[in-house]
Amino acid sequence: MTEYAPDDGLLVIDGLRKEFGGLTAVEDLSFAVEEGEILGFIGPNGAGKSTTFNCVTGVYPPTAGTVYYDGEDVTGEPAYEMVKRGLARTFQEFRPLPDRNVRKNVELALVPDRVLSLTGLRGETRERAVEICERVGLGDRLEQTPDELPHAGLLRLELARALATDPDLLLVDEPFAGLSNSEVEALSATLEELRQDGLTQVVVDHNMRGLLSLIDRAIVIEFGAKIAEGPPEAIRDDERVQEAYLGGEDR
Ligand SMILES: Nc1ncnc2c1ncn2[C@@H]1O[C@H](COP(=O)(O)OP(=O)(O)OP(=O)(O)O)[C@@H](O)[C@H]1O
Repeated sequence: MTEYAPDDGLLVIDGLRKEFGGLTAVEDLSFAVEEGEILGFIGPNGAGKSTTFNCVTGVYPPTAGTVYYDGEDVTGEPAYEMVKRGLARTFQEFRPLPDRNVRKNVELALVPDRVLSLTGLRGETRERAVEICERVGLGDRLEQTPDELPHAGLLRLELARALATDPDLLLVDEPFAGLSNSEVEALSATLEELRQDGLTQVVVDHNMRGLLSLIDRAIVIEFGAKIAEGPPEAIRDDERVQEAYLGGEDR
């Protein structure tokens, strides 16, 4: 059943279904990401969050359903096409190049055809990498190698790498895992600044720690289906959400 029109949001997911053999990981999931918002995409472990975004970012073709980006049907488009269209994501398990410094790691993530066509302008590539590092709070760590960064710094480097593709929409995967409360606050402030600069964001997480003060709205899924959608306070008080997390003391 069609619930959304192609231009109901920057990203629109309509009737998405993904099966792996006999297992249905995502079932008839529909939602829209509005331009300029920070949307929380929340669900317990195994709820289907990664599968949803793997279907959106071109890792897997969906079994059924439609994905629209910027008004166009992009269902099943490969990952590099989605990046070209302006969709980027961070990965929880990322591996920066260990023998390159922070600036170089970001330089190497800059859109390749742009870098190649600007070989005469290497200074510009460097400048752009430095600018991105500054945006994510790594301006004073440009010459450090990844192993010299604290965990929170590595997360910021992953954010910088994703920003290097110049996205309009960024999917941020569990950004607060392993961070202290003050680091969560500092990273939230960075994400909020990026939003002020026009970057729409979907923050994916299995718990709500740190999210409620950052997000405008949340979608909560369980067993591959949407169980709640709304502003953070309503989500927190929603009975189905509380049931889904029953016993989950990490809410
Ligand atoms: N490539 C795959 N092949 C088979 N089953 C898969 C595959 N990827 C995910 N699944 C299954 O699909 C379901 C949803 O998993 P998914 O990783 O999307 O959940 P999640 O919400 O991202 O969980 P987490 O918070 O633990 O990352 C799970 O039952 C998982 O075992």
